[in-house]
Amino acid sequence: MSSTESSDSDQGVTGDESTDEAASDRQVENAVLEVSNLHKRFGGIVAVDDTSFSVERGSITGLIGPNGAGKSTTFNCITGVYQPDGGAVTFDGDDVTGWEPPRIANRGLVRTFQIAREFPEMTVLENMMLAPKNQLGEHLWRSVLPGARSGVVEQERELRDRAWETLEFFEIDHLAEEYAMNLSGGQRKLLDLARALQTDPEMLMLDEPMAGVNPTLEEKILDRIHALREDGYTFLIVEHDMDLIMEHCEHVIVMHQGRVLDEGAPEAVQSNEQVIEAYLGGEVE
Ligand SMILES: Nc1ncnc2c1ncn2[C@@H]1O[C@H](COP(=O)(O)OP(=O)(O)OP(=O)(O)O)[C@@H](O)[C@H]1O
Repeated sequence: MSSTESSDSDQGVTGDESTDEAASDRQVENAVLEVSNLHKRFGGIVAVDDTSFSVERGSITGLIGPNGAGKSTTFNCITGVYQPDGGAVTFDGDDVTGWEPPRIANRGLVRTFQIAREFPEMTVLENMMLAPKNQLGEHLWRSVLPGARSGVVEQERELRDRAWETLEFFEIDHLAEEYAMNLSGGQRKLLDLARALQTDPEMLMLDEPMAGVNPTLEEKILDRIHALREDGYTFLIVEHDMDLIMEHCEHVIVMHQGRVLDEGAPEAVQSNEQVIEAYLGGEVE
């Protein structure tokens, strides 16, 4: 089956051009994230080559591809870690191309990392308390001006309540007073997700959320992702475990050599010969 056929079976890809052109022509009525002609090179290496795709609001979308396909670079360009050399990223109607990572996170597009980035020498609860945006924080003037600290105290109480609620949601509240460095790999991933949620995101981009996670915790993480999706959150997930992506994502984007090779429903993408070849290391015609 050609890539065009597989894409057509999903959502309205038109024309007989395969790969990038077909992928970028996909019409997504309710896109929350739009990546248009994204380009990023490192010296002579073109890591992301004129890549375009959209992520539908409220979906769980998977981004897959063999090693070196350009997935992480794409993630980094979207979230402001790298400045793209060309193209545009639109999030929820705003052109966020080139924004600094904190600004993008404040806008509601939050990512987690392949290796969780919690503060190891702080407790789980302290890590949670640091995550939210727009905190009033402690300032010397707040302690001398009458009533100035009351807002801080009130906000701190709200943050703490919210942190507990989120820890309960991820079933790691029993670890609240544990130092983050003592958590298992899977528990760290849960904390990472919990921290991301503390920032009030609209969309979460997860970089290999299941790497190093045991099957029991994997099930819990997936269960929480689906529950959050039911609540209206959007997910874009990079994951090496193809079976997992195919089972849990409704839309899958496949990158190869910096480009979108195919995208569509999991069943269609899975049976695309070009995708199979790319994974087996063959040249894609
Ligand atoms: N900081 C960098 N400097 C130079 N080259 C880079 C850099 N980051 C990525 N690359 C190159 O860009 C290409 C795409 O890499 P990228 O990490 O985005 O792929 P990936 O699909 O995430 O791969 P993997 O699944 O192995 O993590 C590769 O050829 C890689 O060597």
